[in-house]
Amino acid sequence: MSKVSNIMRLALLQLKGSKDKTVNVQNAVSKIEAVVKEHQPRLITLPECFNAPYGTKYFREYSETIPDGYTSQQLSNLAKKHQVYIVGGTIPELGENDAIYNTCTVWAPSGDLIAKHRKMHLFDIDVKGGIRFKESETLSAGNDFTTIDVDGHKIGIGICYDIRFEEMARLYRNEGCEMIIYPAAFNMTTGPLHWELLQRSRANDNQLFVVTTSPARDSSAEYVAYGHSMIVDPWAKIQKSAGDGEETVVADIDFSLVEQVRQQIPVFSQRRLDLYATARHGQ
Ligand SMILES: NC(=O)CC(=O)C(=O)O
Repeated sequence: MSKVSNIMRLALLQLKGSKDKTVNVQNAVSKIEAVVKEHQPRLITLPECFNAPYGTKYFREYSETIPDGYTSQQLSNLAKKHQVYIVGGTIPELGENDAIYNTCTVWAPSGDLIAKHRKMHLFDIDVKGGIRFKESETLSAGNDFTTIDVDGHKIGIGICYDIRFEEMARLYRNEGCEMIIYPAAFNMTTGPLHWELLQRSRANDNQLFVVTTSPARDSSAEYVAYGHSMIVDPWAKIQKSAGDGEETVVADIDFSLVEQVRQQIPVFSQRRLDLYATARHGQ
């Protein structure tokens, strides 16, 4: 598809979560209605696990089939009603063979589901004195890369821990992506250290926009999300960032920056692929 415009208005909804799925989804609905009314964004993003508490013991109980489940239907209706793209954060998905996935759905202005990304890299870590989390206790990993086209701009989708894997971002860049969107929920151990660093690294390495949308921080929750939803531009500059509470971030993305950076610092045509392929050190 040819590019309709180089400017795209984005809205990132950093939402409060709770144990009540209907409350969580209706909160997303009302925040979407509000931002559409006030700012008319073209694309709206939601946080990781926005309809459920983020925890392995909750994923099955809150899981839904896609696209006929309750949450999917709400997002589909809103996308159609307001003629917007919605990158619907993530929800626990009940998939084939009873498997559960951490899944991002993407809705077009027609109300159609145009993509479904299942988290590829499961969040299994054990940081002594910090945080232990093992998504693989209850989740299965997705096996597919996901890109979407919005008005001629190719956008890659990843989920939270996926951002730590440079290979995935590189693959999206090689496929022509100008932006990667990661619904994400970093925590109070890894967030302060790595959240901004990883986003600026992926943006800098691949000369594209990186967008993350986190749940708002709730210090009384079992899993405390870091917040700070963010847009990083292809120069690796933070264009906009939220605080840690419930907040909506609106920004106009100028996709011409992508070409500007790639022309001025042409690292992709300067790579020594001839040498890397035969290098003896590491993988
Ligand atoms: N929650 C995640 O998937 C990832 C995360 O918090 C981290 O990488 O740190």
